[in-house]
Amino acid sequence: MRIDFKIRTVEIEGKRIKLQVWDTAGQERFKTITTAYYRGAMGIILVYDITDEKSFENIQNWMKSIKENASAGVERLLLGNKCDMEAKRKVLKEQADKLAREHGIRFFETSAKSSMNVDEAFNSLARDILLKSGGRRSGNHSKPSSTDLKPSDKKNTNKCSLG
Ligand SMILES: Nc1nc2c(ncn2[C@@H]2O[C@H](COP(=O)(O)OP(=O)(O)OP(=O)(O)O)[C@@H](O)[C@H]2O)c(=O)[nH]1
Repeated sequence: MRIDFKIRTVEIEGKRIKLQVWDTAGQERFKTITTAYYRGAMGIILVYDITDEKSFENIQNWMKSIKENASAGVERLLLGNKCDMEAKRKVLKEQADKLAREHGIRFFETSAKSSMNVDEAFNSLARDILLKSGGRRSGNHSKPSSTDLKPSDKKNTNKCSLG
């Protein structure tokens, strides 16, 4: 198992924001280590593989684990990756949509291969984190921009164009 650490920059409302991204393993046997990494995180991206039903089922376990271990109010985002592999799809978009709705979180289908929706996903999570922290810091006048952010454009939220 490896744990990658990367910096990703997103631009929101003309402001550049650096995200510190930790890529941890999803396998059950590494759960203790992974949990130590996401404790204290502001956002968590849960990724399954649309061609692998098990990976989707595993999301339920992670949801539970996050509820038990993550900081209260942590932003979560569900991603169905490998959407470039439509022919091998095992997990319907509707299934994931339903799960995301049940947990009150956003959902995108992405492709790390074609970069489809990858920027959108990071952008959306960063916005949600900012919106939340902006709300909490309502008395802090030095950060007016975070309270001015609007939710991301819903029109593209669930699209994974395959053309
Ligand atoms: N077609 C396609 N292949 C992908 C995509 N994303 C990842 N892969 C491939 O899937 C395989 C696994 O990718 P990893 O990034 O190692 O997956 P992981 O779940 O992070 O693996 P661990 O960190 O070991 O748990 C690699 O061969 C990738 O090239 C995608 O969007 N489309």
